[in-house]
Amino acid sequence: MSDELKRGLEGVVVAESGLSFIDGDAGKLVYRGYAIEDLAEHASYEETLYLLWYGELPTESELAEFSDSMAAERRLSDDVLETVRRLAEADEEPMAALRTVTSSMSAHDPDTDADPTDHDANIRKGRRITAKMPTALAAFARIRDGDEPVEPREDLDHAANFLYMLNDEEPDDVLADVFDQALVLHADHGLNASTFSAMVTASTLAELHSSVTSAIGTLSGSLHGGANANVMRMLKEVDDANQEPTEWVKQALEEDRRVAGFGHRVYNVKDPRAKILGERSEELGEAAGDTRWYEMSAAIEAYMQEEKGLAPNVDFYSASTYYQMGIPIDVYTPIFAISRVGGWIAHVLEQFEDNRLIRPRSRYVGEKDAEWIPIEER
Ligand SMILES: CC(=O)SCCNC(=O)CCNC(=O)[C@H](O)C(C)(C)COP(=O)(O)OP(=O)(O)OC[C@H]1O[C@@H](n2cnc3c(N)ncnc32)[C@H](O)[C@@H]1OP(=O)(O)O
Ligand SMILES: O=C([O-])CC(=O)C(=O)O
Repeated sequence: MSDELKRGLEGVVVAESGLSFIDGDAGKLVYRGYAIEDLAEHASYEETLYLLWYGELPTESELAEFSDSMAAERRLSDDVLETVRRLAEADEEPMAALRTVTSSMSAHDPDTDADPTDHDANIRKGRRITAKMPTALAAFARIRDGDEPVEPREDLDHAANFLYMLNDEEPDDVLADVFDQALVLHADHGLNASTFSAMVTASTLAELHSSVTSAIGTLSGSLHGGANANVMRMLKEVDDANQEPTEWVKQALEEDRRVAGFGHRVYNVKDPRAKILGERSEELGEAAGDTRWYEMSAAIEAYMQEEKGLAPNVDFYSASTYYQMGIPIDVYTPIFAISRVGGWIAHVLEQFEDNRLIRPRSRYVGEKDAEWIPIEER
């Protein structure tokens, strides 16, 4: 057995997957063979989920049936809504609230007692979890602002319904399309940390809600999904101080701080999702007659490339895109979660096709022959 240390498991291959392929040097991402650019332009989030979960693009009738079955699961039980209310009233942090609420959904899921590896039961549970998380998130965001939650509508698609529940107003086509694209872009990304977390949990034969709960916790950190909110906090700070964005970044680098939204474990070039979201951010700015958020972002991108050779990741331009859509900053990472849940579930389904307990080792560097010291002598 080799004792070679791979810190952060960098470059270690631990599974075979047919879900997403990343070429980190070419800046290429595909889901089940389809380029992310094509999916962003042509596929809805529901269609993308179908592709990930069932392995192929749906026909028109398959997509309609799948979308309807998701829409029918959007409503929360009274108990779950009560949990959302309590967490909002306690001013819980949104990712923590989403984690707790999603975990609590298992109490009301008719399939929680099924064998944890039962594929059909996992698809049904996956559909419920994916359909209900946006409802819980929108309700949480409204209640903490003193507003009443808005009931989901079955006649809207997944993306438009979320914006409707968040704002109590049907989004226009532009906003609904941009949001749907953002959901498609965030749906899967190989063995990123939160997906790996879901897989580790599933590998013990834990029930699906546990895998998703583990993954939400993992996504919340600032090195992973939490970076999107930090990007916007940085842009706001620069704007409030009327500072040159590059000055802010220069100072951060001098102080050895990380600049949120830059760098990636797999991409050595610009993340293809950041390219698409950058375009959306610019278009939203142009439509509003205020391109300041996009321009600040573009200036930081050029500076980071020049100074550090680091390119933006998906979290960089999602920030200004969501900001210009009027979405509260601390809801950005939970939005990542309501999309990525589709990928987490797809990887758990795949894991169960050929499961083996995931259990790496550490190299022990502590003492091995310590002599016991009675407590009164320590
Ligand atoms: C959806 C996602 O999860 S995408 C990632 C979202 N996270 C962020 O945007 C947070 C900022 N980025 C980072 O912290 C990192 O780039 C990570 C965590 C994404 C990847 O980290 P790793 O692959 O472990 O790279 P590592 O942390 O070893 O960094 C390599 C070098 O680049 C530097 N670096 C990497 N990212 C950044 C950054 N954003 N700002 C400043 N320096 C950075 C590191 O300081 C390090 O430099 P050094 O070798 O001189 O010490
Ligand atoms: O792949 C990663 O490590 C992080 C990432 O971009 C994602 O999860 O979308």
